[in-house]
Amino acid sequence: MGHPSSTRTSFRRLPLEALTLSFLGLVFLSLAGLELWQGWTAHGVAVQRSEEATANLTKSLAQHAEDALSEVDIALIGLQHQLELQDERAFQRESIRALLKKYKAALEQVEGLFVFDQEGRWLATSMEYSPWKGSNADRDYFDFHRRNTNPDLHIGSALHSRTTGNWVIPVSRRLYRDDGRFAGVILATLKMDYFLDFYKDFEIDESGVIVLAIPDGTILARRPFKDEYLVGRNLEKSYVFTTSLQQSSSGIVSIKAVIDGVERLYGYQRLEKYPLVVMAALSRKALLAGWENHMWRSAYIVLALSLIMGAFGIVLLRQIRYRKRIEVDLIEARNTLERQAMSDGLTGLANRRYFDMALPQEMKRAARTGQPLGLIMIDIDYFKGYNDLYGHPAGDQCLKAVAEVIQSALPRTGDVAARYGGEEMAVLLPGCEVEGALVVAERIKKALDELNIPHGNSPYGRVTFSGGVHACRLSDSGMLGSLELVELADQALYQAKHAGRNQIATLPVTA
Ligand SMILES: Nc1nc2c(ncn2[C@@H]2O[C@H](COP(=O)(O)OP(=O)(O)OP(=O)(O)O)[C@@H](O)[C@H]2O)c(=O)[nH]1
Repeated sequence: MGHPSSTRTSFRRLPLEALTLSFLGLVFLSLAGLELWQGWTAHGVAVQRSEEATANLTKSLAQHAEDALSEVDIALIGLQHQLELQDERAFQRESIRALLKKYKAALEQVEGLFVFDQEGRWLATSMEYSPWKGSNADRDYFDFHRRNTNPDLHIGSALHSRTTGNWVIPVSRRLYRDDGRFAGVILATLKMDYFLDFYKDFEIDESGVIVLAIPDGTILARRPFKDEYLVGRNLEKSYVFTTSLQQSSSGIVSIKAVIDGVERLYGYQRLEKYPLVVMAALSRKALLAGWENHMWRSAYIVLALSLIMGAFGIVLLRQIRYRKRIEVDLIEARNTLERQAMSDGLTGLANRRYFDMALPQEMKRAARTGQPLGLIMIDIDYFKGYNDLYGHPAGDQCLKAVAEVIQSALPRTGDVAARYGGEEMAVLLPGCEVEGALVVAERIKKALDELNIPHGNSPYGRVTFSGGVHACRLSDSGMLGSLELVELADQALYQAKHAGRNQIATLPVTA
């Protein structure tokens, strides 16, 4: 008696755990993948925005420097013209001085305006006090103009003003005599604070840098500012000066600074009209800080989601395992119940219910396969007498012993032994002709004889049985009904009883 449905169920459950794990893994991978993809895209956008911000800042710095220089240059050109018109011997000091003062008052970026003769002596100044009696011939800008006939505006290195002590940027032009010889210098000193104040207004990070320099790399102004940046510090070896500015007059490049070793995004621009370079450098770290914060935030969210999912997954897997265990228990219980419902409580053989179900199934199978189906009906002889003599419990034991004998005489798995009712048993033998069924019946009889269970109320002195054997085939049955098969086997059994019991009978073969 088999229950084929019980093994199939375990296969159905296995993939559920694997599926759950795969699903959770997939969700986790999707989240992580999405996060990476989003991070990568956002990084690209952040870099692009940083570059745009740096480029805009650089443009604005360049415009500011150019405007500041342009205004001063216009004043210097006007002065230069005025001075060159004047006779050297009739130098109108007061009128020039008044002019210098007017220019200074009009130009916020100017600290002072000066006129020097060919020896560097002060001829006029916008300052309130009388001209200094010394000479400025030692200044680099003076030396430059004395040596060079170049008429362009000259921008010199930042220096401490002799009059105010402040840091200033000297901007000068050469004065010419009629014959073109050197006549002196007009100088405007630009307040470094004018630039530093402007640079202060930009919202850049702590390690961000703004630089105003001349093309040889000399720094004129820098944010953040320290005196030492202007003394002995030169950017000539920095990548922007050695390479970038050689390739284009403006652009963006990401490099490590010479001065402090911090990696920055550099926007640089050489001014069109004046020998000046502006640079705005924003640290990469600060530029990408927003992106980085965003990434950390979403990484935490993904991590939290993954943890929640992991916890949920563990609970889910536990539930699945728990339910699986319950189902296995239920299946086992059901199988036991099924077995109990289908087996006889006393003998352990299949019961009548099972037999009634199995018989038509076997009949159908026999009809389908063309195989014969044998049936043995077994009835213990004088069993009432046995009960009367030995008692009912002993009768039960006797029934159990007979059942064991029957069961052990059936080595084929397809054979079904059932308690048909009371002391009557039935044995279904799929694939068995009458001859084969007779052999089996005789084997059972022999085994019971050998067991030799005493029976005082039987003429044979031991427990015996009578057997009726019949078999059917589709060909000869012409589709015999299951009841008819039992009936025919029963008739044979009746004959055996009638003929004196303790024997096996078959019905005579009808042509
Ligand atoms: N101990 C016990 N006896 C049972 C059981 N089922 C049926 N019987 C008895 O089996 C006996 C059957 O008696 P009968 O039908 O007269 O048949 P018999 O005495 O075997 O006589 P024959 O079959 O003609 O040889 C009855 O006394 C039933 O009570 C059972 O489960 N246990």
